[in-house]
Amino acid sequence: MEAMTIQWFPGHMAKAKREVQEKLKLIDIVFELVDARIPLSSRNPMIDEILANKPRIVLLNKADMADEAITAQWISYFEQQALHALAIDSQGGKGTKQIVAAAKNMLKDKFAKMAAKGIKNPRPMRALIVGIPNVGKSTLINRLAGKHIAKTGDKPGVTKAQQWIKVGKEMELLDTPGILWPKFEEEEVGLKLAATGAIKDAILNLQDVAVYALRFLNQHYPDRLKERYSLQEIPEDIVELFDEIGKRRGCLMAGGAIDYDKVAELVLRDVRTEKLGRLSFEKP
Ligand SMILES: Nc1nc2c(ncn2[C@@H]2O[C@H](COP(=O)(O)OP(=O)(O)OP(=O)(O)O)[C@@H](O)[C@H]2O)c(=O)[nH]1
Repeated sequence: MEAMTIQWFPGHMAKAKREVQEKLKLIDIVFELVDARIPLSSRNPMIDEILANKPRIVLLNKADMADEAITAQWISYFEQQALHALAIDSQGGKGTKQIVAAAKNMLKDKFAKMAAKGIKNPRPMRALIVGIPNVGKSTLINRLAGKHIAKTGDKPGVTKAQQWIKVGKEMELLDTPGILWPKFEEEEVGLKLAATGAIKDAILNLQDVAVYALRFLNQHYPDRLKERYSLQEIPEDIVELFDEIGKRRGCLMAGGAIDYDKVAELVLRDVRTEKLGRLSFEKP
């Protein structure tokens, strides 16, 4: 929904962790949602500890906005760490159909054991989506629920009312995802979260984020930068680059001086709306 508005104090983090761990008791499998453009920066730093040994699939969401070749590298990266990973676009739906099948495959031993014990009609698999704010948890829940957003009602014996959403016949999803905090320690992580729109513009200085984005583009996608802003050459000096973009796009203050905040806004809007193409800000 709205980019990161939650204030993460130690008490809130402990509470978020506790809430996710409570939910873990109810489910068979976790879908860890990350942003395909920044798969590491958009992960919760304590995720392994929080999820412990719960079966898990990493879902690289917003893959429609990420560089496809780099996303493929990330899938291998996670697989090497014995984590099954899928690239998905929750908004458009691409890749989301594979989720149930992947979960079923991961849980086949558990359900085979249940069948061996004589349970004829095994219950549906139960799943939980977790991820940092704005990563697409609600969008994925709606996507998986499809038209059948029929809730299955409370389960007896569960203290807090938990609603389950049916995903076909074989899976049920907790309707409230687990919201976890992002990494705060490294400045670059914050800049990446801001550049992709995961955290509110008010939190970091807009010009700092735009400087980061422009330097990144200059280094990794210089041709797109030139093309988008009709630049013959990319000035080495970042202020000059702001000036060039500002002049070409009419980001001027009264009197004609360059309006750097406007340039920053324009660049970030372009980055976040794919005007500069599909961008991956991290490589494995
Ligand atoms: N392009 C693209 N946009 C997506 C995708 N998934 C979600 N979005 C967009 O990302 C934004 C955040 O999505 P939400 O589903 O609200 O994210 P959330 O994780 O539930 O957010 P919180 O409620 O803050 O925890 C929305 O503008 C979505 O439309 C995706 O796969 N591709």
